[in-house]
Amino acid sequence: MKLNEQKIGFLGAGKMASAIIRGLLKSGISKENICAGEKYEPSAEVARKDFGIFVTADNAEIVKRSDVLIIAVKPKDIAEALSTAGPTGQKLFISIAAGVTTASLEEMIGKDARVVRVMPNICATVLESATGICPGKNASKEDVALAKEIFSTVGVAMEISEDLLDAVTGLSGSGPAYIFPVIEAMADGAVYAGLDRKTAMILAAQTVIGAAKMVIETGDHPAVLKDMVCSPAGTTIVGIQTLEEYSVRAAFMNAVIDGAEKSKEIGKKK
Ligand SMILES: NC(=O)C1=CN([C@@H]2O[C@H](COP(=O)(O)OP(=O)(O)OC[C@H]3O[C@@H](n4cnc5c(N)ncnc54)[C@H](O)[C@@H]3O)[C@@H](O)[C@H]2O)C=CC1
Ligand SMILES: O=C(O)[C@@H]1CCC=N1
Repeated sequence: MKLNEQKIGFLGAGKMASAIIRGLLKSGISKENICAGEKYEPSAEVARKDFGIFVTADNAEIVKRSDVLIIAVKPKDIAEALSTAGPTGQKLFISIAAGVTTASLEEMIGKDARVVRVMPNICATVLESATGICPGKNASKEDVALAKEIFSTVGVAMEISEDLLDAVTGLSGSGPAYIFPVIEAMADGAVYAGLDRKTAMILAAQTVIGAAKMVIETGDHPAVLKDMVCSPAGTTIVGIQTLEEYSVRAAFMNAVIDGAEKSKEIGKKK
C-alpha cells in the first residue's frame, strides 16, 4: 500500500486536519487524493481555498471516495460524524482524537473495523509534530506502516503501545501549549530587562529550538546540558535557583500527568 496511491479522507477539517493536509501536500501527495468532510461551511471554504481539495458536509461522500479515513473531529463529535458516514466497508480508520480508545472506535465503526489511533500535536502545522501511533486489534502491520508514513510527513512518528498513548497525549499532544507560555514569559522577562518585544520573542523561541536540538542531537541528559550553561557564581545558576524556588519542574511534571489522566478519563466516557 503506497501512500501516494491512497485516497485519504478527513472527517473534520479543523486545525489538526489542516496541519496534516498541509504536510501531505508538501510531501508530494496529489490534492486529488485528499478530501474532507466538514460540517461548518466557513471552515470547509477555508480548506477548499487553502488546499484546493474536495470538501463537503456530506461525510458519507467522503467515506465513499476514500481508502483511508482520518477522524479529526473533537472526541465528543465522533459518534455523530460516524453516524453520518454511511457504509464504511473495510476501510482503514485513523483517529487523532484525544483519549478515545481503539476498542471504543471499533465499537462505533464495527467490530471488525481496521483502526489505528494516533496522537500528533499542533506543531504538525510547521511539520514538526511529535506523534505516537498504536494499532487497534484488527489493524495490520501495513496499516500501521501507512499511518506512520502519513504522520512522518508532518514530523516524527513513533509506534507506542496503546496503554501508553494517554501518556503521549499528556506529553507531546498537549505539550506545545505548555511551552508557548514559557516562550511568552521568557520574552516578558527580557522586555522587563529592556529588550524590544519582537527581538525578545525571536530570541526566546530560538532558545527553545536550540535547547530541543541539543537534547536530540547530543543524546546527553538534559541535566548534563543544563550544567554546561551554569557557570560557577554566574548568571544562569541564579535563574535556576528561582525556577527551583517556584517548583517549576514539579509544575511541568504535574501538567503532563494531569493531561495523561484527562486523556484516560475521556477514554472511560466513550
Ligand atoms: N488541537 C490540538 O493541538 C490537537 C488535537 N487533537 C485531536 O484532534 C481532533 C481535532 O482537534 P482540532 O483540529 O483541534 O479541532 P477543530 O475544532 O479545529 O476541528 C474539528 C472540526 O471538525 C468539524 N466537525 C465537527 N463535527 C463534525 C461532523 N459531524 N462532521 C464533519 N465535521 C465535523 C468542526 O466543524 C471542526 O472544523 C480532536 O479529537 C483532538 O482531540 C490531537 C492532537 C493535538
Ligand atoms: O486539549 C486537547 O484535548 C487536545 C488533545 C491534545 C492536544 N489538544
